[in-house]
Amino acid sequence: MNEKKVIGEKALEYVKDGMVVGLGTGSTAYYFTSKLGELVQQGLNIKGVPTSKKTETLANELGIPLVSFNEIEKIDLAVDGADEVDADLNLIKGGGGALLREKIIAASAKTFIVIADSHKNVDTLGTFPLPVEVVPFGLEMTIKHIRDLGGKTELRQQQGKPFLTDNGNYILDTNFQEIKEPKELEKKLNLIPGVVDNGLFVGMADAVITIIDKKLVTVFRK
Ligand SMILES: O=C(CO)[C@H](O)[C@H](O)COP(=O)(O)O
Repeated sequence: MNEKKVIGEKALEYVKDGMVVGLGTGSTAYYFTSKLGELVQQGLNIKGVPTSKKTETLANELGIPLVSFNEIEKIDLAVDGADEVDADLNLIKGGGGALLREKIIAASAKTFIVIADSHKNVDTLGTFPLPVEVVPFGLEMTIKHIRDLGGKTELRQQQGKPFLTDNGNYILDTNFQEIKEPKELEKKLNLIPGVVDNGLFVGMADAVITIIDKKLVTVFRK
């Protein structure tokens, strides 16, 4: 079974005519957006808000009408992938480097649905290195502050150069081992000058569509 495709397409059930829809980034979100494009061609009337330049390009190719985030008052539904999901539906995101726009859009959505294949389900967050978006200025000092919190940082690279986010920032992939208190860590990281945001999404997901014991399930936040 192509889990990402099955899960991504399942999320289409939440899309209704007239909605403004946040379009996630990554290989699972790709299937959601692709199917959404098909439905738009068949007459579905929605507007998309992409979480990255990559998704914006995809949406344009598929003919999905986009709206500027600054011109709308609300997003009805956001659908996005995740790198890790715990039992409380807390997430690590940002494997694709789009965590900042993803978090802004998820936080503005009335409903935030996560689409995550079975490999993403964990007891405790932290095996996947936490992406932390930082401004290039003062990088070494920012790294020092993050290390003081117990994180081992690695500057994400692309083709031999630091990876640049859509916002012109760097990503520090940061290993904290087990993240027992994700909300605390999310806050502490974001208090460091130089940190723009981090990939912990705590208490944000309304539901996660995933595969458990080979069955497609939708788990709602308690
Ligand atoms: O947070 C993300 C991008 O910044 C993605 O949603 C996350 O990395 C999951 O990606 P995929 O669906 O390809 O496994």
